[in-house]
Amino acid sequence: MSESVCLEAKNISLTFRARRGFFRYSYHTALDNVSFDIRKGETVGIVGRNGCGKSTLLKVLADILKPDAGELVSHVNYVSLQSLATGFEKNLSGRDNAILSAMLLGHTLEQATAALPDICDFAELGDSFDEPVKTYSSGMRARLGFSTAMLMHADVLLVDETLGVGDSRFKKKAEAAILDKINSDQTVVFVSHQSSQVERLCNRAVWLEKGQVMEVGDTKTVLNNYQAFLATLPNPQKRK
Ligand SMILES: Nc1ncnc2c1ncn2[C@@H]1O[C@H](COP(=O)(O)OP(=O)(O)OP(=O)(O)O)[C@@H](O)[C@H]1O
Repeated sequence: MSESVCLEAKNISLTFRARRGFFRYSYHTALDNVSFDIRKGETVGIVGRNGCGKSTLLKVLADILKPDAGELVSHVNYVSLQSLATGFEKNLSGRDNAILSAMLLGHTLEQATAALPDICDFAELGDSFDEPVKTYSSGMRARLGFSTAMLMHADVLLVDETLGVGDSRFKKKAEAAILDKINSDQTVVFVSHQSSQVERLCNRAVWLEKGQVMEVGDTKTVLNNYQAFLATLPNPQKRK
């Protein structure tokens, strides 16, 4: 292994099972023998059509989903998924949820508590920070989720299309914060449907199709091949 590798996905496969009635299930293989690594300091873009497995892959990299086969080898302590408002305890306040999220990421209570003023400030929650999350609008939840993941230290930051978070003013602020991270030595894995964004921000790209890795490599080459593939599809609907 190279010194600079943070995460290694080794032959990862994952199949979802969904109930379709009494004793009837359907199976969907979301990831099929996926292998690649993430190196320290780089920004890796994950591209592919709707339903190809991008979000599932981020959840596996975050250790939220366990693969059925293969393994995730982590050489770092903190891998943070920039998720929007998922997993909040609705009866707890924004403050307590921020502490909980930070501790679930592996931070200590002291580290979480120290970051609270910045989280509240960035999320622009004001006094609502001490109100139960069940009283929040979806935008407030998104801002809390974004700010907590953004302001706690992460060795690898996994970003799932979050540049679309909140209203247009907060979106600009969120994008600027992510760009700051990307331009620092932060390691970032970034899922986006916008090829121009991936081309602008990423050093390398991973192209997924039907849960399989089609190509891993230099962003421009991978995006060119992905675009060429999309152009071969007959139905424009299938190109997304
Ligand atoms: N919890 C689940 N149970 C059953 N199937 C699931 C579940 N989560 C995802 N899937 C299926 O797995 C496949 C991959 O989903 P995933 O969300 O990873 O795709 P994606 O590439 O992120 O899609 P999009 O670009 O539309 O966001 C899809 O076919 C989806 O329907």
